[in-house]
Amino acid sequence: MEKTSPNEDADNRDPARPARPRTFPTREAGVRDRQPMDRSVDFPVSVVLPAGGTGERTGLQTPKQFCSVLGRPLISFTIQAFERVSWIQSIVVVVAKEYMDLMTDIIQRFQHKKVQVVPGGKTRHRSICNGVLALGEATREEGQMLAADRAKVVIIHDAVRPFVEEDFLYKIAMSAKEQGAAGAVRPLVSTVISTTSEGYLDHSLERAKYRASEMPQGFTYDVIHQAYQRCTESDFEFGTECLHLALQYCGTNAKLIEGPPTLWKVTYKRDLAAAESIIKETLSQSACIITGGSAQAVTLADALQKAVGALDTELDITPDLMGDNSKYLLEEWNFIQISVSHSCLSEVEAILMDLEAVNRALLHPVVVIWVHLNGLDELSVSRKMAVPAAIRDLASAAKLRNILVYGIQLHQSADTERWERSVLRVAEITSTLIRDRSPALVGQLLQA
Ligand SMILES: Nc1ccn([C@@H]2O[C@H](COP(=O)(O)OP(=O)(O)OP(=O)(O)O)[C@@H](O)[C@H]2O)c(=O)n1
Ligand SMILES: O=P(O)(O)OC[C@@H](O)[C@@H](O)[C@@H](O)CO
Repeated sequence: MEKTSPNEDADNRDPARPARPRTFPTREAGVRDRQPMDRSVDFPVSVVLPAGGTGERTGLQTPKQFCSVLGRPLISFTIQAFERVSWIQSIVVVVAKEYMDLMTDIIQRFQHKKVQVVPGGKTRHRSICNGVLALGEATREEGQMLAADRAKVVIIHDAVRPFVEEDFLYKIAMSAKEQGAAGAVRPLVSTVISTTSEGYLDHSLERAKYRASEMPQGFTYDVIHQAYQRCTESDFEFGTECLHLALQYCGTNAKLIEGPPTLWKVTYKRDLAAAESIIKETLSQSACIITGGSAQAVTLADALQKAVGALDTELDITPDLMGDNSKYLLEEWNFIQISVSHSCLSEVEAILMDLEAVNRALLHPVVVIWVHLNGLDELSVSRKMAVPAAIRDLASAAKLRNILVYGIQLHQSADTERWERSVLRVAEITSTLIRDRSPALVGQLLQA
């Protein structure tokens, strides 16, 4: 069913399939968005992202926080998850001195806001402490350390935990404000045992009584600042738990809040692949078919919508991306342009210009698939030959702007069965291209 505006499909959609809640990948990496929340937080909240580690356990040369995920450093996804939260005032990223220039470049390249970079330390606690001190200095630079600022909440979150949602951050911030400290916990997956010096089992802990301490954690500024003022060199050198410092040195017992499974930390190389897969899955859940209004294109779009729907990608159909329909440019990550008979790529070029005008591909790769429906009349050989080269050239230029352009050619057929097989092939190819976002197939004109 073609619609004139993205909001109209709810009542025209097939009653068997409930209207898709218009949720889109948040700007948080790989986390399905709920509607943006209008939480009001009446106290200042800042964030410290420790990112000064070497990522030894990945076995990679590049520290994991700077490793590329879908063409973007992992840390950029985490920063994004925080900068999109309106009630967070500032973010301090703590990186090793030798990576401060790289971190500054990342901030500029991905247009991150509210971010300050400070040098890390030899251990995680030293890095976090540097971040907390920087928050204090920032406030002092703006004049006196105001009482309100002393009451502010500091959220501490490992920079290699990219999947964090606003509503959980809100819970942590509110609990930290009330209790002085709050932390995320998750059920243990493995049982914890202690071993003898000879390497034998000494005893095992009753797993149900224990939790894994995760991130984010929240503290009032005073508590975490005081904890780091009072802790020992041994804490700095060997400790891994900020909640412990709050209890040990400030008598502040943290409120523990069970967090979602998305809070996991990228630790090993395989975790980077897992993170990329989660983000791809989130980006590929919906797509928009642009028909240009032609009856043949609408027929094909309707057939595709039914076929691809079965492949678990929600498809919306629109005649264009103008007026109300321009909303898709800010909401979708995948576009399918159907061109009937004529083989020029002008409609694809128009989409690319529209996407560029809104800087849509800054943070995530956008997929544009050109479905070229050949009429029953044969294309002239010369025009047929020109098409693959044209899409290849257009796609290689678009790829530089993080837009992945693919082509699918199918031929009109009077034979219903043959036509249905072609449509199914287009649906399968489309789903795969959207899901995999493979750079290798960019610019190819695939035959359905
Ligand atoms: N001196 C350090 C060590 C760690 N971290 C940060 O603390 C977070 C969690 O630590 P972890 O996962 O252990 O990171 P690494 O220490 O880099 O990993 P590894 O132990 O494998 O070297 C990471 O964002 C890491 O960059 C930090 O800011 N400063
Ligand atoms: O120990 P690592 O440096 O790998 O990671 C830090 C984690 O231990 C830490 O983020 C949570 O356990 C909460 O304290």
